[in-house]
Amino acid sequence: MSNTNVIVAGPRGKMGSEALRMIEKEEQFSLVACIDRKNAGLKVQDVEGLPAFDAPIYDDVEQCFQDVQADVLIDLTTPEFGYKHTRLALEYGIRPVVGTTGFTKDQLAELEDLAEKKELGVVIAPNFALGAVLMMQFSKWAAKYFPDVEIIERHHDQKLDAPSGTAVKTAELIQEARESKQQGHPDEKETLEGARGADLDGMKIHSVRLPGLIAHQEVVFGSNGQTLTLKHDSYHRESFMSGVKLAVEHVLKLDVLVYGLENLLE
Ligand SMILES: NC(=O)C1=CN([C@@H]2O[C@H](COP(=O)(O)OP(=O)(O)OC[C@H]3O[C@@H](n4cnc5c(N)ncnc54)[C@H](OP(=O)(O)O)[C@@H]3O)[C@@H](O)[C@H]2O)C=CC1
Ligand SMILES: O=C(O)C1=N[C@H](C(=O)O)C[C@H](O)C1
Repeated sequence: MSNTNVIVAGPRGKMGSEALRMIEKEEQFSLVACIDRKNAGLKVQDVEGLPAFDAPIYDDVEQCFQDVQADVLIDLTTPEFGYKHTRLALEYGIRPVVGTTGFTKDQLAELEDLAEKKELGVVIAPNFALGAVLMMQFSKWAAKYFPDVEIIERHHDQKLDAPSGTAVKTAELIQEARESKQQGHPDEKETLEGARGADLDGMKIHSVRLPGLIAHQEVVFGSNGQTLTLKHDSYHRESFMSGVKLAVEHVLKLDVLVYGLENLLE
């Protein structure tokens, strides 16, 4: 099995630290550096709570990409910095695997163009958990028969973006399967702003943020006399790691941007 050199951006984060543990278990992956806004100049092993990697930590992203021989960047940071890291990685010939959510449509389109120009693979996955990917696919299928649908996503209260990347992706997939439609009463009025949630092509998306939660979503379809609910729960961030691993393996063979893990599943 050939070796893949990986950089992780956001190693102290909830997802980044889980990704380091995954890399530690996978002998075909080598951690060659981390990008962190703290601890520059230290080794990963010197940071409390992180696994015993000898890899250096950089806060200067370009310096990192110049110094280190890397195949893949795994980005698990914030929408603002994740976008910058992804662009720069492509400029330096490194293939990005991006779990960071909250990129705009324009940013995704720009990254798609850049990947094509550079002939480099990129995987951007709003959700790396296989169960969530299936929930999204089943939702697309169900929307063909149940076009009235609302999405309720629930996350921990440290999450920066709302709605979640998964909820947006779910709505976009449903959009592909049903005719555009306005839901609810045509004359409905919110007496408290936001009561009906966000709107994507007539679909309402409700975002719950509470301590104790990790990542959960319900897609509720309604029809005459019945509802259908598709539900997925991530109870531990380990649930995302087989998807991250799959993305790192596949991105090496790609020369375009792929948005969504479903595109990598057989
Ligand atoms: N695709 C998927 O399956 C999943 C995606 N996510 C997404 O992944 C991202 C990270 O989530 P999560 O781990 O929960 O968030 P955390 O806040 O726990 O981690 C983010 C990390 O990024 C660091 N960071 C912020 N800015 C920079 C920067 N400029 N350079 C380097 N590091 C930086 C933060 O550092 P500091 O501590 O100093 O702020 C923090 O350690 C989010 O966008 C989230 O939505 C989450 C779960 C699953
Ligand atoms: O921030 C999180 O935690 C998660 N973010 C992703 C999203 O926005 O959909 C994936 C998962 O829901 C966890």
